[in-house]
Amino acid sequence: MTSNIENPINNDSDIRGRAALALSSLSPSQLTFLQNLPKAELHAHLNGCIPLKTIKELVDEYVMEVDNDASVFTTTPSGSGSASEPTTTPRPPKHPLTKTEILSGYSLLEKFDSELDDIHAFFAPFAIIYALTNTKGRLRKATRAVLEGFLGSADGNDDRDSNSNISMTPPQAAYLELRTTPRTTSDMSRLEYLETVLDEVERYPKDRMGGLIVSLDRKMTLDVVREVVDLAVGLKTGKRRVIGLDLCGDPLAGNMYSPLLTQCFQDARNAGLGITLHIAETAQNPSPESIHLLRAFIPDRLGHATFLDEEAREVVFDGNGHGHEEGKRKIGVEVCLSSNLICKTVPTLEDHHIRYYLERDHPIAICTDDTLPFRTSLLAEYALLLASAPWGLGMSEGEVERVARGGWGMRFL
Ligand SMILES: CNc1ncnc2c1ncn2[C@@H]1O[C@H](COP(=O)(O)O)[C@@H](O)[C@H]1O
Repeated sequence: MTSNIENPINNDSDIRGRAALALSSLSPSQLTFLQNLPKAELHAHLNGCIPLKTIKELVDEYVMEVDNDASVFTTTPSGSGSASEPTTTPRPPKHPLTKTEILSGYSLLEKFDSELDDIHAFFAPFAIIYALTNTKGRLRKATRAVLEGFLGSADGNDDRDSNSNISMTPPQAAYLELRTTPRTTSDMSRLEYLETVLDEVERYPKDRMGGLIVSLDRKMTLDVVREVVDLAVGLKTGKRRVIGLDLCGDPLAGNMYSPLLTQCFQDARNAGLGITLHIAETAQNPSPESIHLLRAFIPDRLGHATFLDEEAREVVFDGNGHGHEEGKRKIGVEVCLSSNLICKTVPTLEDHHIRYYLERDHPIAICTDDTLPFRTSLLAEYALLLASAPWGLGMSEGEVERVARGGWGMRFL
């Protein structure tokens, strides 16, 4: 069943499926409670959270560029980018997808209707989104839209009721940590990609926009991993708002046992970056790999953590020594309900591992993951906690508040 309701927080994003049903089942007072609850969004991927309306604008810009540029389907010559880019680095084409491909890709994104065969099907649409965010201008625009979608405008001048001066569009999140994977494109080196995103991030005060988490894709070569970690550390040292390192991408890709990868995570940690890992996202992720990630990469937080076995869960509950001064500290779990349901890594909300962590009062953060493909919002994810069965878990307001407080305590600040 598909329902399509208007998001009371952000009219640009349409919310569908279970999250929409949970949201629309709430009473006005429950909705107000959720809106006013200080919520921290800690697991949101930039390119997965671009509002559909912005995607449409980017498609229009892309198509116009293709129409106006006779050389658009040629590869940009090597080394034509910034001075920081080695001249031998091959640059991808300026317009990697044809007009037809972009337009049909857009119509797929537009029609996307909460049905995926499995999690692997989820990664395909990023080829379209990545083509749209491959210039500084389009990336800047996408980043701004994502930040405004979660936090409202940087200057806090959102629509206000003229009598009460109360904001008509309270932000989704009171606090955000956004993550993204830096890419080399025809227009940007990885450094320029990160600088473009950071310019937008730093328009917000730090108590609202905590900072950027730099993502490593499991498919990256070790050379690229090293480059990205060095960039993240260098930017942090240079007082840019980089606060963490993430491991993401297709959950079954890559070799996680490389000593160089371990070294990179240690270097990031030593430089003061928080560590978060997508871990045990599918039933096929081997248990020894999860244990290795927990012990060698010393994460502060975990994304999904759906299929951890008992040994791994013990590390998560006991901590792995990452809170050096205070001794061991529990490893908080970033929970993305709609994402897991739509990717079918969890069969039903009732079977979701959130229950396991809730029963043990373990810190969790409710997060959206990718608002665009999962057609959700942070408010809607919280609605899945508060709404009564069959749409939600039927938690009390006190319990939901406790969860939000736990997530707040997991910030990389
Ligand atoms: C379903 N859950 C998930 N599991 C693993 N990786 C995910 C993900 N959702 C998103 N990404 C990762 O984030 C990238 C898009 O944002 P950025 O280009 O980084 O901004 C995707 O290409 C994928 O690598």
